[in-house]
Amino acid sequence: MALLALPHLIPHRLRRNHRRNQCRCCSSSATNEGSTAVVWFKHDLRVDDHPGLLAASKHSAVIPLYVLDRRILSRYTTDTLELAIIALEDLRKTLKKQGSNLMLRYGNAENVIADLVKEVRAHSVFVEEEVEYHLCNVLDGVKKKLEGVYLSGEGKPPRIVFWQTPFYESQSLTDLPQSWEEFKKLKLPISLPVPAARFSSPGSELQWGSLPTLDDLKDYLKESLCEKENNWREMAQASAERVLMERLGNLKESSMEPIVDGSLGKKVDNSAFVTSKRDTVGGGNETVLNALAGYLRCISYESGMLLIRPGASFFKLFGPVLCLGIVSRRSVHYEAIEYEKERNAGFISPFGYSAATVSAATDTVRSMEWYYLLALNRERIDEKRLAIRIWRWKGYLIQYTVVGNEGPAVLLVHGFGAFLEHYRDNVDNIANSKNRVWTITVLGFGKSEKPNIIYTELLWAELLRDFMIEVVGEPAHCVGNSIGGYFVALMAFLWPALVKSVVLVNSAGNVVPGYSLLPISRERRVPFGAQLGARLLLFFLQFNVKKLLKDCYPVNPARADDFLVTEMLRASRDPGVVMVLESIFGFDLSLPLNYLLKGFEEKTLVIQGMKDPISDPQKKVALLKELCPAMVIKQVNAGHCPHDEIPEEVNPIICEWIVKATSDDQEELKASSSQQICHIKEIADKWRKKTTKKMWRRVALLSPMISSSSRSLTLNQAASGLKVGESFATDIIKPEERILPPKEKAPFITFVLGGPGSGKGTQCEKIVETFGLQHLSAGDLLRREIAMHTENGDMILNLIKDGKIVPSEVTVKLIQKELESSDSRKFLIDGFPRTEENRVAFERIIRADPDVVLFFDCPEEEMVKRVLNRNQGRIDDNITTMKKRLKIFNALNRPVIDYYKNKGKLYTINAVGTVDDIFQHVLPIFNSFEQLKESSHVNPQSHLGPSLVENSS
Ligand SMILES: Nc1ncnc2c1ncn2[C@@H]1O[C@H](COP(=O)(O)OP(=O)(O)O)[C@@H](O)[C@H]1O
Ligand SMILES: O=c1ccn([C@@H]2O[C@H](COP(=O)(O)OP(=O)(O)O)[C@@H](O)[C@H]2O)c(=O)[nH]1
Repeated sequence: MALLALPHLIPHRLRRNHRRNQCRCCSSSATNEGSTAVVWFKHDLRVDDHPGLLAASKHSAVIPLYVLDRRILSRYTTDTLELAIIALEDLRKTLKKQGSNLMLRYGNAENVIADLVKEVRAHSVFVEEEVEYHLCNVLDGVKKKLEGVYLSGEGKPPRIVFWQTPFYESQSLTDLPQSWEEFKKLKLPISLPVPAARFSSPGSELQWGSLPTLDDLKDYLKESLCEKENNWREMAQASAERVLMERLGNLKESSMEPIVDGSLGKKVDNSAFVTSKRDTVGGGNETVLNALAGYLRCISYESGMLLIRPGASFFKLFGPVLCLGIVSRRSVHYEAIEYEKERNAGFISPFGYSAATVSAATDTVRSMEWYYLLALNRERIDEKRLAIRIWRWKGYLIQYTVVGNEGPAVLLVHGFGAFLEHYRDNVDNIANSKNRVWTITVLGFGKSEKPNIIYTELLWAELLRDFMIEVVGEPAHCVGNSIGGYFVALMAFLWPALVKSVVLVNSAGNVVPGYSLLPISRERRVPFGAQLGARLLLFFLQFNVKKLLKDCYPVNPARADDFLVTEMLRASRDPGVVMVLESIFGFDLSLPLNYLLKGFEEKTLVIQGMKDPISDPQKKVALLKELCPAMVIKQVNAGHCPHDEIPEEVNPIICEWIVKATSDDQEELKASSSQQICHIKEIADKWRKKTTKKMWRRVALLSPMISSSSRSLTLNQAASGLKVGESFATDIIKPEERILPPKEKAPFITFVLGGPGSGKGTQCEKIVETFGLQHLSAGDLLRREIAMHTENGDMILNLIKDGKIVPSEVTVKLIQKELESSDSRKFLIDGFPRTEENRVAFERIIRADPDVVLFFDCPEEEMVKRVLNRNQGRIDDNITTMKKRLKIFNALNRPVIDYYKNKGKLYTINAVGTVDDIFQHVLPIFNSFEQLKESSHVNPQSHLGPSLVENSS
C-alpha cells in the first residue's frame, strides 16, 4: 500500500484548546458526598470525552477498572490485543498523573465487579452501553449480579449507570428513521466532546494489578478454550488469501504475509504508528489525537490513498483505535471540522470540505455512527422469533439471527443485494425441523455496515469463517443463494473443517470441464472506471429494482413484494453502498464450483431454480451432472431465489438433506470412532496383559483420542455413538482398568442435595470456609454456559427457564472439566445429581462415588419464600417456574435421595432455622472425616442434635 509520510512524531500539539460541552447526564453540580463509584472501561479506553467518567466524578472517589474478561478479549485479534495493551498502559499513566490509577483485574466481569463493589463499598458502577449481543449479555450478567449485592448498612444494591457518547444531539436515539436519506433530512446537530474529568481516588490501599504482556494475555485466553476452540482460532490467523495460495500450491511464489491477523510488526519508535507498514495508528488518547491532527493537515496523505480509494485512508489508520474507544467518534468529527474552519477563516462551505482528509475523517465517523444507530434500533421482523443480534467483525457491525434450540447447526447466506430477511420464510421452518439456524447479513448489505474498503470474495469468505468460529462455534450445514453460494463453496474449499455440508441455491460461479489452474491475481485494486460504473449501476438498480426483482421470481412474482423492494431501496441509500457495488467489477469468481467442491461432492446439494433469468440453468445442471455426479441435484420450478419464491417446496428439500447429511456424517464418525476404539482396544488388550494399573495412565495420555482434559468423556461419547457404551465400558475396559486413571488418592466427594431454595448454596459457603473443600455448583456451572454463550448456552437457558433438568452428559461434562482442572482433592458438588439418570451418568463418566451425601430437608412453603426473596436476578426464581421445580424435585430427586439412603451415605439435615444453627448440624458430619480435618480452618465442636441430623447408615 502506498502511504505517504505522515509525520512520525507530531512535535507539538497542533490542536487548539476547544470549548467543550457539558455532559447531559452530569450537568448537575451536586456531588455524592462520601460515595464511591467504579468506572468499568471496555471500549472506551480514554479519559478525554468520557461522559461516564465525568458523571462518576461527582462521587467522592472514583475507581477506574478494566476487567480482563476472557469473553471479551477472546474476540480480539492479536493486533487488537496489542493495541489494547498499549492503550491501557497509556490510560494508566494518564490516570496516575491525576493521582488516580487504572485497576486491572482478571476474571468474569460480574464476579470481578461484584467483589470490587463489596471491597470498596461502591454505590455506583458506570459502564458504556453496548450493541453487540455477547457484550450485552455480559452487561446483563453484571447488572443482575449487582442487584443481588447488598452492602451492610445500605438499603439497596449499588446502581449500575449505562452511559453513551451521543454523536448527534437528539432527545431519543431509539426513535430515528431507518433510512439514511430520511435521517439526513433531520439535520441533527453533532454534539461536542466533553472535557476530561477530574476526580479523586479512594484513600484505602487497593490492589491495582499489573499490566499484562501480549504473551500473558494470549496464554490466559488459550487456557480458557478447549483444544478445538484453540485450533479454530488458529485457523482464523491466516488470511483467506494465504490459505488459498496454499491450497493452490502457489505459496512459495508469493512472499505475502497474512493480511488479516498478522502481528502488528515493529512499532515505529517515536511515532503514532504501531505497524512497520505505517498504516495503523495506536497509542493513548493524546497520541491518537495528535496523529489525527497530523493526518488532517497532511492533505497529500489522503490523495496518496486515492490510488486505493478516496476516503479509505482514514478507517485504515484510525479504525482500530476508534473501535477501542481510544478516541471518540465525535472528537474526531470535532477536530476535523475545527481544522476545516482554520483553513477557511472560520467558514464551512455548504458545498463540501476543502480538504480531502477532512471529508475522509467526517464521512467515516458519520458512517460508523449511522450503522451504530441501525444496530441500536434493530427491529424484530417477527416479535416472537427473529430477534436481530449484532456481532462485531474487525470493528464492523454485522446483523444476524439464530433460531432453534436443538439439532444440527445450519447457516443461511443470502445473495448480492439481499440480507438475512431474504430467508424470512425458511428460518423458522428449518428450525422447526429440529435444527439450529443462523442467518447473517454479510458486510456491505442490508443493515450491516458498509465500510470504505475493497470488497472481494475472499473478504466475504473470511467473514463467514470468523462468524462460524466466533458465533456458531461448530461446523454447520451451509446454505448459500447466488453469490452467497459461492462464498459457502469457497469456505468449504478453504476451511473444510467448518462445513458439514453445502447447499447451493442457484449459486453464482461457473462449472468448467477440464479446468486447469490459472494464476490468481493478488493485487486487488478497484479497476479503472469501477467507481463511475458503480454509480451508474446503483442508479439503474434503484430505478428498476421492482422489475428486476419480479424477473427473479418468474413463477411467483407476488413474492417479490413491497417488503423486499423497500428494504433493498433502503439499503441502496446507505452510506458506502457505492463501494460495495464497485466490487462487482472486481470479483474474482474464476475458481469454478466443481474445482472448489472437489472431494466435497457427496456433501453437496444443488437446488436449482430452472427458470433463473440470470444464468443458464439447463447448462449448469447438465455440466454438474457430468462433472460432479456425486452431488445431489434438485431442479425446481422457480427463478433465481427458489428458497423465497417457493419456500414450501425448498424447505423440505433442505431439511431432508440435513437429516441425510447428518446421518452420513455420523456414519463416518462412527466408522472413524470404531476404528479408533478398535485401536484403543488393541492397545488396551496388549497393555492389560503386561502392565500394571499405573501404566494405564500412559496409555490414556498417549492416545490421541483421549488426550486433553476430557479423556473418559470422549471415549464415552464415541462409545455411545456406537450404542455400545455400556458393553464397551464394562467388557473392554473394566472399571479397575479405566482409561481415566485414579489420581494418587481418590478425591473426597460430597453431593449436596435439597429442593430449590433449601439453602444448599448458603451452607456450602460455610463448609468451604471451614473445611476448604472446593465448591462446584452444578447450577452455577450451567448458568456460566449461558452467560458465555457456549454451544449449549441457549439450550440450557430454555431448560432452566422451565425448571427442567439439563441433559446429564452436559452437566457431567462440566463437572468433569472442573474436577480435572482442579488441584483440590475435596469437592462439594452442589445441586447434583438431580435425577437417577444424572447419578448413573456421573458414575459412568467420572467413575467415582460420593463419600457423603447431604440432604437439606426443607418444607415447600419455606423454600418458595426463600427463592422468591433470593433476589439474584435468576430467571427461574419466579413462582411459575418454582412450582415446576418443586414438582420435578419431588418426582426426580427423591429417588436419588432414597438411593443414597439405602447405601448408608445420606445425612439428612433439617434445613429450617438460622444459617448458623443449621451449620452446627453440618459440622460434625465433616468433622468425622480425618482427611477433612487436615485443612479445617477452625476446630469445630460438635453440637449434633439427633432430631436435626439423621444418618441413614
Ligand atoms: N436458614 C436460612 N434461613 C433463611 N433464609 C435462608 C437460609 N438459608 C438460606 N437462606 C436464603 O434462602 C435463599 C436460598 O438459599 P440458597 O442457599 O441459594 O438455596 P439453594 O442453593 O438451595 O437453591 C437465599 O436467598 C439465602 O440467603
Ligand atoms: O445438575 C443440575 C443442576 C441444575 N440444573 C438446572 O439448574 C436449575 C437451577 O439449579 P440450582 O442448583 O442452581 O438452583 P436451585 O434449584 O437448587 O435453587 C435447575 O432448576 C435445573 O433447571 C440441572 O438441570 N442439572
